Amino acid sequence: MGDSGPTYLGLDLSTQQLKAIVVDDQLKVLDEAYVQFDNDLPEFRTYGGVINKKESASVAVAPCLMWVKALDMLLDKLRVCGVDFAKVQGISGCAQQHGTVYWSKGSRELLRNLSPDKFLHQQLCNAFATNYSPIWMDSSTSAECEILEQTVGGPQNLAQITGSKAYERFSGPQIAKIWRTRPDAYANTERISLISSFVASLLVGDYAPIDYSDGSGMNLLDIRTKDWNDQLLEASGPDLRGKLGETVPSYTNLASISSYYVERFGFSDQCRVIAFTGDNPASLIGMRLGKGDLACSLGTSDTLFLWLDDPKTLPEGHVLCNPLDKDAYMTMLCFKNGSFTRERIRDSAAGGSWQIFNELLDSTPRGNFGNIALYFDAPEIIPALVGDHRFNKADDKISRYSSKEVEVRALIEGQFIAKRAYAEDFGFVIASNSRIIATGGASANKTMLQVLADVFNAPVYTTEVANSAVLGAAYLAKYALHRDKNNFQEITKYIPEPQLLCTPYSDAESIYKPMVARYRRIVAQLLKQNASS
Ligand SMILES: O=C(CO)[C@@H](O)[C@H](O)CF
Repeated sequence: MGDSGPTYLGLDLSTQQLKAIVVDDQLKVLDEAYVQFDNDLPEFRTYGGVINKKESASVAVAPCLMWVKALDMLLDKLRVCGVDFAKVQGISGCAQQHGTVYWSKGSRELLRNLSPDKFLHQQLCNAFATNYSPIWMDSSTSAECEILEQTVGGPQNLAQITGSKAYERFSGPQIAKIWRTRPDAYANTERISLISSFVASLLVGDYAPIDYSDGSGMNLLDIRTKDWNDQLLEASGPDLRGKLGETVPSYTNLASISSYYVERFGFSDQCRVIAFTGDNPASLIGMRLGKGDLACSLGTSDTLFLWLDDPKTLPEGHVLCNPLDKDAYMTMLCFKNGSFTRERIRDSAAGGSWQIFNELLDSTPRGNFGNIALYFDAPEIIPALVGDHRFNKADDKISRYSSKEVEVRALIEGQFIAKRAYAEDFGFVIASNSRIIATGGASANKTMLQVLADVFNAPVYTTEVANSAVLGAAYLAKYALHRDKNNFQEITKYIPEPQLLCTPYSDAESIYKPMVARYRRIVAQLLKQNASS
């Protein structure tokens, strides 16, 4: 269909920015726009889209009104790009997972009666019981995690029910902390959204439901029944079921877009809003992950995920409901120290230049002369460690490396060796048909991806655009509207296959298989030292 055909809009509210992508009926990218929170909304004084509270490094929040303002700005940017909103047939989206938004009493009426003559943020400035939403980088809820695990008889049982043992960043512990520390705000809360369903609510002009996939990242949802677990709700806050509302499959066709967007931006009143989901489930969609593939998202946080037909209980990592098939699942492993850490070493070793960083990386041999290191700016999720830990070829812990080249390679090899160790723990087997599909900002760096291919001893592919989350959101919009006639493969058949970018060197397995074993020994030793200190 020429340029008169229907289009689909995908949104991604990530940590650092709000992104939009417009695709045509064959899912070809027509337009993209971004609102960078730090640069475009400096009045909110975020760093990387985040505010780390002074009193504690482990508290991480973001101003929800910043996200509201960003939506108006983003749609204005798309309009300036010449996007004809009247052709948008469906909108879906995704967002950073686990963060929670607390709508104050009466806000549903505000959403239902948005005036097209004013900005969203002018009308919603009093819509939130707390103006700062806890986000996934917060790790201040260890006490609440302990309570949730005790409620159901321990971490293994919690993982069996909800897909994960308790994690500080998960929404259940975060909601419980608000209830404990801000009882007034909790009492004044009419609805709690995830950040994904919060954005969908802005577009629908009413409270949008939480989807199964993003809801799996809360330590509250039973991933088999898809319903809230009442024991866990009671342990997280009174009347929580009423505040959370019902859950829906990620491909649910929610409603027509609010008249606010019809009158202010020219959307058709037939434009449908689809449920929003988490950024990682959306990436699984955007990469059209097949069974046997391993997806590696290299962004603010690094994330690995796989498609699963049946749920498993994992000691580490997460099992989520699958966004494309309500009876399937996906596994996910998150590493908090992703691009911020890579940028720190780029700044200290390569003067802030990726070109120099890559030259340094290319100038050292695979295996880095036996050096191996772990770098954690923030408390890492897996393993639960923080700080820099450098080791020489004799496994002696040292405070610094003599050369910048060694430091750069130690960072990248260390991050990828850790990923291989945990991917193998949750069942990934490197076979002849294995593919590593890389996405996220750093997947544009071929020098880094060569190390990824070597460490995993598997070919690395990349998808059409660096950020598959926002692409997956756009695919979800079309899939949701046409799934009754076509399956996902049919709907996405026009999309080019992921491109092969790097293949491993023949000596890679002989170098990195032993380094994975060394990594496990080093981490066990560091965790043991932590436990005894
Ligand atoms: O915490 C995470 C997933 O569990 C991260 O990938 C966030 O979704 C990043 F926004």
